[in-house]
Amino acid sequence: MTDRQRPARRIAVLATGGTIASRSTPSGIVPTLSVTEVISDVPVPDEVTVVAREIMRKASQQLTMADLRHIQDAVRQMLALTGEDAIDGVVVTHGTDTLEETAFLLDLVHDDERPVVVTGAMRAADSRRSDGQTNLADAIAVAASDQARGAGVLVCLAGSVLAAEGTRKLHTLRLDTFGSVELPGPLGGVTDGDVTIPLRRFRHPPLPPAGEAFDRVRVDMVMVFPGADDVVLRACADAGASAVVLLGVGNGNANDEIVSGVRRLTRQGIVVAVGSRAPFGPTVAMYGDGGGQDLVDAGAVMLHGLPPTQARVLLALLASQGLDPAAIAEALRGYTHPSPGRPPVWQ
Ligand SMILES: NC(=O)C[C@H](N)C(=O)O
Repeated sequence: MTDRQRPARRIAVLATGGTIASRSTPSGIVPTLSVTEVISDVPVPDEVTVVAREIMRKASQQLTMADLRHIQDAVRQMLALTGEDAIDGVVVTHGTDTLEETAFLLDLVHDDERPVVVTGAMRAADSRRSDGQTNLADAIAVAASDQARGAGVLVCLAGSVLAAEGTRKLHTLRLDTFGSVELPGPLGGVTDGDVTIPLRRFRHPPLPPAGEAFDRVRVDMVMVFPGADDVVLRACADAGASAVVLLGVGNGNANDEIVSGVRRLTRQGIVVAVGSRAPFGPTVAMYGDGGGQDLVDAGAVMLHGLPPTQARVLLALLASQGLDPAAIAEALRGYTHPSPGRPPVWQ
């Protein structure tokens, strides 16, 4: 089909900052570009009208949970427009450092067939080989594509189209920094404006959107290392954490002192989820002697393949909606893989 034959599309571009909106300054790379500057010179197909809004102008390392909720609200407000203002798809431009968290929150609550595509850049806009314009043009093409309908929230960078769930930033500098930690990887790709999305990921029923309580709920992350003790776990409990994501060693292992600390937390009603320091592969209740089996016996939940950063967002959303610890743990198990009764990830 030629561009002329394609139906007209209104795509909202919501800018939040990040390197895609940044220039080099004497104090380092910082977001300085307005949304108009971010979209200027981005090639847009004839049938696409872009509606641009600036939600915030922040480096993603500065984002708070309240910011994530504001981005969620902005996307939902755009999708709620009707009549002549109605939108066919949304693109969110975002810093890449914490893009996986925002994209996953958007995906968890997305209750619409229309695509939401999150993109960013690894090189500043004033870099000679900046990737921002290509990534944004690709993301707009994906948001305008029928192939993206019903696919939930997608991440589009360096020509890859990935499901938000399971996607992680895997490299600190490479342009193709994002990868899916589940096989077979991306759902599809974009080449010179042509979108191909042959795969679909299993989608969970949408959760209620984050409300104000999400801004304040505390979910901590704690890493295991040789000689790790329970000091940080105690501090999490003292600070009022609702949940803790433990980054275990290997396939989700710890040591005796951490296991005791986890048992203390779960007995206090703090949900403990176990991911890994390793980027790929599931966490499993395989080892005793301070390992994953002991952590599960102490009341922890294995994340299997769900990235720890994304598990943290899910736990915050569930805790902010007033679920008790047992209900939070049960809901979390529905997102881990494999879990009883859950359909295969890929369809
Ligand atoms: N490439 C980037 O966007 C990294 C930047 N620090 C950010 O996340 O805002």
